[in-house]
Amino acid sequence: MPKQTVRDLDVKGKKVLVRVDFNVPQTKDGAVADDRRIRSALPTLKDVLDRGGSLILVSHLGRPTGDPAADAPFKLDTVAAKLQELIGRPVEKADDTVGPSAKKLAADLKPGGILVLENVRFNKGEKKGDPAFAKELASLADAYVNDAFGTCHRDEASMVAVPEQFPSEKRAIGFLVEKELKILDTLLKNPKSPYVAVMGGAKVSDKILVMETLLKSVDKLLVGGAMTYTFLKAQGHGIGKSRVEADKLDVARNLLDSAGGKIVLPVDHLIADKPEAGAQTKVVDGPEIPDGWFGMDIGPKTIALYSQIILEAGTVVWNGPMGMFEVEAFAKGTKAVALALAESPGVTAVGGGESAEAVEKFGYADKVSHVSTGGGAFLESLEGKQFNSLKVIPDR
Ligand SMILES: Nc1ncnc2c1ncn2[C@@H]1O[C@H](COP(=O)(O)OP(=O)(O)OP(=O)(O)O)[C@@H](O)[C@H]1O
Ligand SMILES: O=C(O)[C@H](O)COP(=O)(O)O
Repeated sequence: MPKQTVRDLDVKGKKVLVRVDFNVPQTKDGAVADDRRIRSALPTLKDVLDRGGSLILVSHLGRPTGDPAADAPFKLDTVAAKLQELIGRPVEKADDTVGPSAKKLAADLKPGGILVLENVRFNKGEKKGDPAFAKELASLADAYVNDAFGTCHRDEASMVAVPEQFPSEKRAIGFLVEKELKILDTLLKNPKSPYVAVMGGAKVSDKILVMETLLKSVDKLLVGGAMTYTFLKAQGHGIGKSRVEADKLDVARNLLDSAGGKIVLPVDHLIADKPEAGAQTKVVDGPEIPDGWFGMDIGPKTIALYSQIILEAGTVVWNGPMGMFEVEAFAKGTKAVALALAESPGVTAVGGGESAEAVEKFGYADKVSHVSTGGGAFLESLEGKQFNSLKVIPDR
């Protein structure tokens, strides 16, 4: 059932509390390193403003510990400044979330105004889902919108207890969440075959559940990245010094056994004498990594094989890089998979922080059907989980 969206809300002259996910990567000096999550929220924000409403924006940034000195880099000032630049209107920033600064600025907010509250995780009540904290936060606004797809798998106050404070006709999802749910619906319920999943990244352990679930619906699951070596070791092959999860060999074996031949492992590898730039590299055919060497990327034959499968797919979902793509010498596989998705005529979705970053970095973000703003939220959605943050938003 489609959810009530921001377009169903009467926002004229109203203060709309929008929960956004502005948990963006930062540079060492605290600047916004990647503004994709902020840009992705703009359609919802502009809609409220264009229809005569004002915005009270709530987000977390990082995982604050409660120590004010250590948490200072998680203040939302640079994020608010970036939003002001992107939206082209003045943005005010409160020094707290529900304290005197937030209350005064929220009370004075005029139609067309934008207020960013301080990092919601600076409040103990947020993680605990505390109803008293939620009540205070909700009291600042007239309506609630969840446009924080990346946080939808969390039961924190601003995601669940806050919307519960509003009458059901005043709760909605934003356009970003609507778009993310639509593509997930296609992936989960209506994928055009052949349906291909591409799984990479560091750990099998992060992806077990999603792989188990995907194996029920995909035709092929292509494996890359460091997790390859856990699978190869589980099959009894030598993996040299490659990154491996030695305690997940049984899990990997069980996945291979239950996959009915759907799991495809790399047929060759780019290996290196050290896992860093400037390393000596070579390509090895077959599943054995020589002693003392590190498997760093899929090899050219695997690139050709995976690209072919992706180009012939009706639907592709990709999570996790094919190698240590941050180092240029180990980026070929990830780049080739990104290109294949961009050129595939099917529905192509990329989820997960690192793979999304790779698609952006290589310039293919506009050529795939969807780049999710979710990491954990995207994976858990693919696992078929139903989130409380969405259960509290009524169907239309
Ligand atoms: N062969 C390899 N050896 C060592 N590290 C690798 C290898 N392949 C990939 N990696 C590393 O794995 C990391 C990405 O793994 P991760 O599981 O976090 O990916 P992701 O699921 O796309 O990202 P996220 O968890 O942020 O959504 C990258 O930093 C990459 O360098
Ligand atoms: O980046 C994310 O996945 C979301 O913003 C959620 O952040 P969290 O993992 O710290 O809850």
